Amino acid sequence: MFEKSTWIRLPRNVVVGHGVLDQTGEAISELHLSGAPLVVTSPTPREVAGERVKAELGSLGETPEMVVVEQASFDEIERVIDVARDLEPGYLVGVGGGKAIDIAKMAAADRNLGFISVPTAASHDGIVSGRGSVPDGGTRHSVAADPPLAVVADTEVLAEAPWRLTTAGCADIISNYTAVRDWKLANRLQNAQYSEYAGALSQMTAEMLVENADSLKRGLEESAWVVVKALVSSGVAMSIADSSRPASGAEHLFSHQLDRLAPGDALHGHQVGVGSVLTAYLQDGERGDWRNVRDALATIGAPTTADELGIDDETVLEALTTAHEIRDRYTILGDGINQDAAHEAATVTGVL
Ligand SMILES: NC(=O)C1=CN([C@@H]2O[C@H](COP(=O)(O)OP(=O)(O)OC[C@H]3O[C@@H](n4cnc5c(N)ncnc54)[C@H](O)[C@@H]3O)[C@@H](O)[C@H]2O)C=CC1
Ligand SMILES: O=C(CO)COP(=O)(O)O
Ligand SMILES: [Zn+2]
Repeated sequence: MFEKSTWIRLPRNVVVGHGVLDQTGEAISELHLSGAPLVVTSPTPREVAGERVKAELGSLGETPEMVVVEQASFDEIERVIDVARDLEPGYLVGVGGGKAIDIAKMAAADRNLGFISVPTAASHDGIVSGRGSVPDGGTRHSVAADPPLAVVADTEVLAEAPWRLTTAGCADIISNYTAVRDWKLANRLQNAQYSEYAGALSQMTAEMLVENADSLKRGLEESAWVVVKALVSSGVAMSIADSSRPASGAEHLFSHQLDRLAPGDALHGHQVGVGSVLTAYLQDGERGDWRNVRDALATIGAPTTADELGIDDETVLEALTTAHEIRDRYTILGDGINQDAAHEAATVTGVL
Protein backbone atom coordinates (compact mmCIF):
# COMPACT_ATOMS: atom_id res chain seq x y z
CA MET A 1 0.00 0.00 0.00
CA PHE A 2 1.20 3.54 -0.80
CA GLU A 3 1.66 5.32 2.53
CA LYS A 4 3.76 8.35 1.71
CA SER A 5 2.47 11.78 2.66
CA THR A 6 3.89 15.25 2.43
CA TRP A 7 2.99 18.77 3.57
CA ILE A 8 4.01 21.65 1.36
CA ARG A 9 3.67 24.92 3.20
CA LEU A 10 3.60 28.00 0.98
CA PRO A 11 2.69 31.67 1.41
CA ARG A 12 -0.87 32.49 0.42
CA ASN A 13 -0.19 35.96 -1.01
CA VAL A 14 3.02 36.93 -2.77
CA VAL A 15 2.73 40.56 -3.85
CA VAL A 16 5.62 41.90 -5.96
CA GLY A 17 5.81 45.22 -7.77
CA HIS A 18 6.23 48.97 -7.80
CA GLY A 19 4.79 50.67 -4.71
CA VAL A 20 3.15 47.50 -3.34
CA LEU A 21 4.17 48.51 0.19
CA ASP A 22 0.95 50.50 0.11
CA GLN A 23 -0.95 47.26 -0.46
CA THR A 24 0.41 45.57 2.68
CA GLY A 25 -2.86 46.14 4.55
CA GLU A 26 -4.88 44.71 1.66
CA ALA A 27 -2.60 41.66 1.36
CA ILE A 28 -3.00 41.00 5.08
CA SER A 29 -6.72 41.68 5.30
CA GLU A 30 -7.29 38.77 2.89
CA LEU A 31 -5.69 36.42 5.41
CA HIS A 32 -8.42 36.94 8.01
CA LEU A 33 -5.91 37.46 10.82
CA SER A 34 -7.10 39.07 14.01
CA GLY A 35 -5.32 41.26 16.55
CA ALA A 36 -2.73 44.00 16.22
CA PRO A 37 0.45 43.61 14.15
CA LEU A 38 3.92 43.72 15.68
CA VAL A 39 6.47 45.06 13.17
CA VAL A 40 9.97 43.59 13.64
CA THR A 41 12.64 45.59 11.86
CA SER A 42 16.23 46.83 12.11
CA PRO A 43 17.52 50.44 12.04
CA THR A 44 17.99 51.14 8.30
CA PRO A 45 15.00 49.10 7.06
CA ARG A 46 12.92 50.93 9.66
CA GLU A 47 13.70 54.21 7.93
CA VAL A 48 13.39 52.77 4.43
CA ALA A 49 10.08 50.96 4.92
CA GLY A 50 9.32 50.03 8.53
CA GLU A 51 7.58 53.25 9.56
CA ARG A 52 5.65 53.29 6.27
CA VAL A 53 4.49 49.70 6.79
CA LYS A 54 3.48 50.49 10.37
CA ALA A 55 1.40 53.47 9.22
CA GLU A 56 -0.18 51.39 6.44
CA LEU A 57 -1.07 48.61 8.91
CA GLY A 58 -2.89 51.18 11.06
CA SER A 59 -5.55 51.19 8.31
CA LEU A 60 -6.56 47.69 9.40
CA GLY A 61 -8.14 49.07 12.57
CA GLU A 62 -5.71 47.88 15.26
CA THR A 63 -2.78 49.90 16.59
CA PRO A 64 0.49 48.41 15.29
CA GLU A 65 3.55 48.15 17.53
CA MET A 66 7.21 48.03 16.50
CA VAL A 67 10.37 46.42 17.86
CA VAL A 68 13.80 47.24 16.42
CA VAL A 69 16.47 44.52 16.43
CA GLU A 70 20.19 45.20 16.09
CA GLN A 71 21.73 41.83 15.21
CA ALA A 72 20.80 38.20 14.45
CA SER A 73 21.22 36.31 17.72
CA PHE A 74 19.19 34.10 20.00
CA ASP A 75 19.17 36.92 22.58
CA GLU A 76 17.43 39.17 20.06
CA ILE A 77 14.91 36.43 19.22
CA GLU A 78 14.22 36.02 22.95
CA ARG A 79 13.75 39.79 23.27
CA VAL A 80 11.21 39.81 20.43
CA ILE A 81 9.46 36.79 21.96
CA ASP A 82 9.25 38.67 25.28
CA VAL A 83 7.83 41.75 23.56
CA ALA A 84 5.28 39.54 21.81
CA ARG A 85 4.39 37.86 25.10
CA ASP A 86 3.75 41.29 26.69
CA LEU A 87 1.91 42.93 23.81
CA GLU A 88 0.02 39.84 22.64
CA PRO A 89 -0.05 40.85 18.95
CA GLY A 90 -2.15 38.96 16.42
CA TYR A 91 0.76 38.43 14.03
CA LEU A 92 4.34 39.55 13.29
CA VAL A 93 5.57 41.51 10.28
CA GLY A 94 9.31 41.26 9.48
CA VAL A 95 10.61 44.31 7.57
CA GLY A 96 14.26 44.28 6.46
CA GLY A 97 17.12 42.14 5.26
CA GLY A 98 17.61 38.47 6.05
CA LYS A 99 18.42 38.96 9.70
CA ALA A 100 15.32 40.99 10.65
CA ILE A 101 13.13 38.63 8.63
CA ASP A 102 14.66 35.52 10.22
CA ILE A 103 14.23 36.94 13.75
CA ALA A 104 10.58 37.79 13.06
CA LYS A 105 10.02 34.37 11.48
CA MET A 106 11.52 32.48 14.41
CA ALA A 107 9.80 34.58 17.08
CA ALA A 108 6.46 34.10 15.28
CA ALA A 109 7.02 30.33 15.15
CA ASP A 110 7.80 30.29 18.87
CA ARG A 111 4.64 32.26 19.76
CA ASN A 112 2.57 30.28 17.27
CA LEU A 113 1.65 33.46 15.44
CA GLY A 114 1.31 34.24 11.75
CA PHE A 115 4.26 35.90 10.03
CA ILE A 116 4.37 38.37 7.12
CA SER A 117 7.60 38.99 5.20
CA VAL A 118 8.39 42.46 3.86
CA PRO A 119 11.94 42.37 2.40
CA THR A 120 13.75 45.67 1.90
CA ALA A 121 16.60 43.98 0.03
CA ALA A 122 16.62 41.23 -2.62
CA SER A 123 19.64 39.76 -0.86
CA HIS A 124 18.79 36.12 0.01
CA ASP A 125 16.14 33.47 -0.57
CA GLY A 126 14.91 33.32 3.03
CA ILE A 127 12.29 35.99 2.21
CA VAL A 128 9.83 33.26 1.27
CA SER A 129 11.25 30.16 2.91
CA GLY A 130 9.86 28.27 5.89
CA ARG A 131 13.25 28.28 7.52
CA GLY A 132 15.04 30.56 9.93
CA SER A 133 18.80 30.95 10.25
CA VAL A 134 20.52 32.30 13.35
CA PRO A 135 23.94 31.35 14.76
CA ASP A 136 23.75 28.95 17.66
CA GLY A 137 27.09 28.23 19.32
CA GLY A 138 29.13 26.14 16.90
CA THR A 139 26.34 25.69 14.36
CA ARG A 140 25.04 28.04 11.74
CA HIS A 141 22.38 26.93 9.33
CA SER A 142 18.67 27.21 8.89
CA VAL A 143 16.15 25.34 11.01
CA ALA A 144 12.51 24.61 10.36
CA ALA A 145 10.07 27.44 11.06
CA ASP A 146 6.84 28.43 9.29
CA PRO A 147 6.84 30.18 5.93
CA PRO A 148 5.34 33.66 5.74
CA LEU A 149 1.58 33.84 5.23
CA ALA A 150 2.22 36.71 2.83
CA VAL A 151 5.22 38.34 1.18
CA VAL A 152 5.13 41.97 0.11
CA ALA A 153 8.17 42.84 -2.03
CA ASP A 154 8.16 46.42 -3.25
CA THR A 155 10.48 46.63 -6.27
CA GLU A 156 10.82 50.41 -5.85
CA VAL A 157 12.31 49.87 -2.36
CA LEU A 158 14.42 46.91 -3.49
CA ALA A 159 15.84 48.86 -6.47
CA GLU A 160 16.89 51.72 -4.19
CA ALA A 161 18.73 49.39 -1.79
CA PRO A 162 22.53 49.26 -2.19
CA TRP A 163 23.34 47.29 -5.36
CA ARG A 164 25.62 44.91 -3.45
CA LEU A 165 22.54 43.57 -1.62
CA THR A 166 20.95 42.68 -4.97
CA THR A 167 24.14 41.04 -6.27
CA ALA A 168 24.16 38.99 -3.04
CA GLY A 169 20.65 37.78 -3.84
CA CYS A 170 21.77 36.85 -7.38
CA ALA A 171 24.70 34.88 -5.98
CA ASP A 172 22.43 33.07 -3.50
CA ILE A 173 20.40 31.94 -6.54
CA ILE A 174 23.41 31.06 -8.74
CA SER A 175 24.63 28.84 -5.88
CA ASN A 176 21.57 26.64 -6.45
CA TYR A 177 23.55 24.99 -9.28
CA THR A 178 26.06 23.45 -6.95
CA ALA A 179 23.48 22.86 -4.21
CA VAL A 180 21.34 20.70 -6.50
CA ARG A 181 24.39 18.73 -7.67
CA ASP A 182 25.37 18.06 -4.05
CA TRP A 183 21.81 17.01 -3.30
CA LYS A 184 21.84 14.51 -6.19
CA LEU A 185 25.21 13.22 -5.00
CA ALA A 186 23.86 12.72 -1.47
CA ASN A 187 20.91 10.89 -2.98
CA ARG A 188 23.20 8.52 -4.91
CA LEU A 189 25.75 7.95 -2.15
CA GLN A 190 23.69 8.24 1.02
CA ASN A 191 20.16 7.63 -0.17
CA ALA A 192 19.20 11.15 0.97
CA GLN A 193 15.63 11.91 -0.01
CA TYR A 194 15.57 13.82 -3.31
CA SER A 195 12.65 15.68 -4.86
CA GLU A 196 12.73 15.88 -8.66
CA TYR A 197 10.32 18.84 -8.66
CA ALA A 198 12.22 20.84 -6.07
CA GLY A 199 15.57 20.03 -7.72
CA ALA A 200 14.32 20.98 -11.20
CA LEU A 201 12.70 24.22 -9.98
CA SER A 202 15.82 25.26 -8.12
CA GLN A 203 18.12 24.50 -11.05
CA MET A 204 15.85 26.24 -13.57
CA THR A 205 15.71 29.31 -11.33
CA ALA A 206 19.51 29.52 -11.33
CA GLU A 207 19.64 29.01 -15.11
CA MET A 208 17.07 31.73 -15.78
CA LEU A 209 18.96 34.17 -13.62
CA VAL A 210 22.25 33.42 -15.38
CA GLU A 211 20.56 33.83 -18.78
CA ASN A 212 19.37 37.27 -17.67
CA ALA A 213 22.67 38.22 -16.00
CA ASP A 214 23.58 40.72 -18.76
CA SER A 215 20.37 42.67 -18.25
CA LEU A 216 20.72 43.03 -14.47
CA LYS A 217 21.76 46.62 -13.86
CA ARG A 218 22.19 48.83 -10.82
CA GLY A 219 19.26 51.19 -10.30
CA LEU A 220 16.99 49.37 -12.79
CA GLU A 221 13.76 48.41 -11.07
CA GLU A 222 13.30 45.64 -13.64
CA SER A 223 16.45 43.99 -12.21
CA ALA A 224 15.01 43.98 -8.69
CA TRP A 225 11.91 42.36 -10.18
CA VAL A 226 13.89 39.58 -11.89
CA VAL A 227 15.94 38.85 -8.77
CA VAL A 228 13.05 38.85 -6.32
CA LYS A 229 11.01 36.51 -8.53
CA ALA A 230 13.98 34.14 -8.57
CA LEU A 231 14.27 34.36 -4.77
CA VAL A 232 10.58 33.52 -4.43
CA SER A 233 11.03 30.55 -6.74
CA SER A 234 14.01 29.29 -4.76
CA GLY A 235 12.07 29.64 -1.50
CA VAL A 236 9.21 27.64 -3.03
CA ALA A 237 11.68 24.90 -4.00
CA MET A 238 12.77 24.71 -0.35
CA SER A 239 9.12 24.47 0.71
CA ILE A 240 8.44 21.66 -1.76
CA ALA A 241 11.47 19.77 -0.46
CA ASP A 242 10.69 20.72 3.15
CA SER A 243 14.43 21.26 3.38
CA SER A 244 17.00 23.86 2.30
CA ARG A 245 18.68 21.12 0.22
CA PRO A 246 17.63 22.60 -3.18
CA ALA A 247 19.39 25.85 -2.29
CA SER A 248 22.13 24.82 0.11
CA GLY A 249 25.07 22.48 -0.48
CA ALA A 250 28.80 22.68 0.21
CA GLU A 251 28.93 26.34 -0.86
CA HIS A 252 26.56 27.15 2.03
CA LEU A 253 28.58 25.08 4.51
CA PHE A 254 31.61 27.15 3.47
CA SER A 255 29.65 30.38 4.01
CA HIS A 256 28.30 29.28 7.39
CA GLN A 257 31.85 28.53 8.48
CA LEU A 258 32.97 31.99 7.30
CA ASP A 259 30.17 33.47 9.42
CA ARG A 260 31.77 31.83 12.43
CA LEU A 261 35.38 32.63 11.56
CA ALA A 262 34.90 36.13 10.15
CA PRO A 263 31.50 37.33 11.35
CA GLY A 264 30.07 40.34 9.57
CA ASP A 265 32.86 40.64 7.00
CA ALA A 266 30.80 39.76 3.92
CA LEU A 267 27.19 39.21 2.90
CA HIS A 268 25.67 35.74 2.97
CA GLY A 269 24.98 35.73 -0.78
CA HIS A 270 28.50 36.88 -1.67
CA GLN A 271 30.06 34.16 0.50
CA VAL A 272 27.93 31.41 -1.01
CA GLY A 273 28.78 32.72 -4.50
CA VAL A 274 32.52 32.28 -3.92
CA GLY A 275 31.73 28.97 -2.20
CA SER A 276 29.87 27.92 -5.32
CA VAL A 277 32.92 28.55 -7.55
CA LEU A 278 35.00 26.32 -5.23
CA THR A 279 32.25 23.69 -4.99
CA ALA A 280 31.78 23.56 -8.79
CA TYR A 281 35.53 22.92 -9.13
CA LEU A 282 35.45 20.16 -6.50
CA GLN A 283 32.40 18.57 -8.13
CA ASP A 284 33.70 18.56 -11.71
CA GLY A 285 37.43 19.30 -11.66
CA GLU A 286 39.55 21.64 -13.73
CA ARG A 287 37.70 21.07 -17.02
CA GLY A 288 34.27 21.40 -15.38
CA ASP A 289 31.98 24.38 -15.41
CA TRP A 290 33.31 26.32 -12.42
CA ARG A 291 34.26 29.07 -14.90
CA ASN A 292 30.60 29.50 -15.87
CA VAL A 293 29.68 30.00 -12.22
CA ARG A 294 32.54 32.48 -11.75
CA ASP A 295 31.72 34.36 -14.97
CA ALA A 296 28.03 34.65 -14.07
CA LEU A 297 28.98 36.12 -10.68
CA ALA A 298 31.48 38.50 -12.30
CA THR A 299 28.90 39.64 -14.87
CA ILE A 300 26.52 40.81 -12.15
CA GLY A 301 29.37 42.31 -10.11
CA ALA A 302 29.37 39.81 -7.23
CA PRO A 303 32.71 38.84 -5.62
CA THR A 304 34.63 35.89 -7.04
CA THR A 305 37.76 36.11 -4.87
CA ALA A 306 38.71 36.14 -1.18
CA ASP A 307 40.05 39.66 -1.68
CA GLU A 308 36.74 40.90 -3.03
CA LEU A 309 34.98 39.29 -0.05
CA GLY A 310 37.37 41.14 2.27
CA ILE A 311 38.41 37.86 3.91
CA ASP A 312 42.02 36.75 4.27
CA ASP A 313 43.44 33.63 2.59
CA GLU A 314 43.99 31.66 5.82
CA THR A 315 40.37 32.13 6.89
CA VAL A 316 39.11 31.00 3.47
CA LEU A 317 41.25 27.84 3.67
CA GLU A 318 40.18 27.14 7.24
CA ALA A 319 36.53 27.54 6.29
CA LEU A 320 36.94 25.19 3.34
CA THR A 321 38.75 22.47 5.30
CA THR A 322 36.29 22.56 8.24
CA ALA A 323 33.01 23.29 6.42
CA HIS A 324 31.89 19.63 6.49
CA GLU A 325 31.70 19.82 10.31
CA ILE A 326 28.98 22.44 10.40
CA ARG A 327 25.98 20.16 9.99
CA ASP A 328 25.02 16.61 9.16
CA ARG A 329 24.55 17.15 5.42
CA TYR A 330 26.44 15.08 2.85
CA THR A 331 28.08 17.13 0.10
CA ILE A 332 31.06 16.89 -2.25
CA LEU A 333 33.19 17.75 0.80
CA GLY A 334 32.47 14.27 2.16
CA ASP A 335 34.39 13.83 5.40
CA GLY A 336 36.43 16.91 4.65
CA ILE A 337 39.19 18.01 2.31
CA ASN A 338 42.76 18.55 3.43
CA GLN A 339 44.79 21.75 3.39
CA ASP A 340 46.64 20.93 0.14
CA ALA A 341 43.46 20.07 -1.73
CA ALA A 342 41.77 23.22 -0.42
CA HIS A 343 44.75 25.32 -1.49
CA GLU A 344 44.74 23.72 -4.95
CA ALA A 345 41.00 24.35 -5.42
CA ALA A 346 41.28 27.94 -4.23
CA THR A 347 44.28 28.78 -6.41
CA VAL A 348 43.13 27.02 -9.59
CA THR A 349 39.80 28.89 -9.40
CA GLY A 350 41.50 32.19 -8.62
CA VAL A 351 39.68 32.54 -5.31
CA LEU A 352 43.13 33.05 -3.72
N1 LIG B 1 15.95 31.63 6.40
C1 LIG B 1 16.51 31.31 5.27
O1 LIG B 1 16.06 30.41 4.55
C2 LIG B 1 17.69 32.08 4.83
C3 LIG B 1 18.29 32.94 5.70
N2 LIG B 1 19.37 33.67 5.31
C4 LIG B 1 19.98 34.52 6.30
O2 LIG B 1 19.78 35.89 5.95
C5 LIG B 1 20.88 36.64 6.43
C6 LIG B 1 21.48 37.43 5.31
O3 LIG B 1 20.60 38.41 4.92
P1 LIG B 1 21.16 39.78 4.34
O4 LIG B 1 19.95 40.53 3.86
O5 LIG B 1 22.26 39.49 3.40
O6 LIG B 1 21.83 40.47 5.61
P2 LIG B 1 21.29 41.54 6.65
O7 LIG B 1 19.91 41.26 7.08
O8 LIG B 1 22.34 41.67 7.68
O9 LIG B 1 21.24 42.87 5.78
C7 LIG B 1 22.43 43.43 5.31
C8 LIG B 1 22.42 44.94 5.56
O10 LIG B 1 21.57 45.55 4.62
C9 LIG B 1 20.81 46.57 5.26
N3 LIG B 1 19.61 46.85 4.45
C10 LIG B 1 18.55 46.05 4.24
N4 LIG B 1 17.67 46.66 3.40
C11 LIG B 1 18.22 47.86 3.08
C12 LIG B 1 17.81 48.94 2.25
N5 LIG B 1 16.66 48.89 1.55
N6 LIG B 1 18.61 50.02 2.16
C13 LIG B 1 19.78 50.08 2.84
N7 LIG B 1 20.23 49.09 3.62
C14 LIG B 1 19.45 47.99 3.75
C15 LIG B 1 20.55 46.00 6.63
O11 LIG B 1 20.23 47.02 7.53
C16 LIG B 1 21.90 45.34 6.93
O12 LIG B 1 22.78 46.29 7.49
C17 LIG B 1 21.87 35.67 6.99
O13 LIG B 1 21.75 35.66 8.41
C18 LIG B 1 21.47 34.35 6.38
O14 LIG B 1 21.82 33.24 7.15
C19 LIG B 1 19.85 33.61 4.05
C20 LIG B 1 19.28 32.75 3.13
C21 LIG B 1 18.16 31.92 3.45
O1 LIG C 1 20.70 30.10 2.81
C1 LIG C 1 19.93 29.20 2.59
C2 LIG C 1 19.47 28.90 1.22
O2 LIG C 1 19.89 29.88 0.31
C3 LIG C 1 19.46 28.34 3.70
O3 LIG C 1 20.32 27.30 3.78
P1 LIG C 1 20.88 26.71 5.16
O4 LIG C 1 19.87 25.71 5.59
O5 LIG C 1 22.18 26.11 4.81
O6 LIG C 1 21.00 27.87 6.11
ZN1 LIG D 1 21.58 31.07 1.00
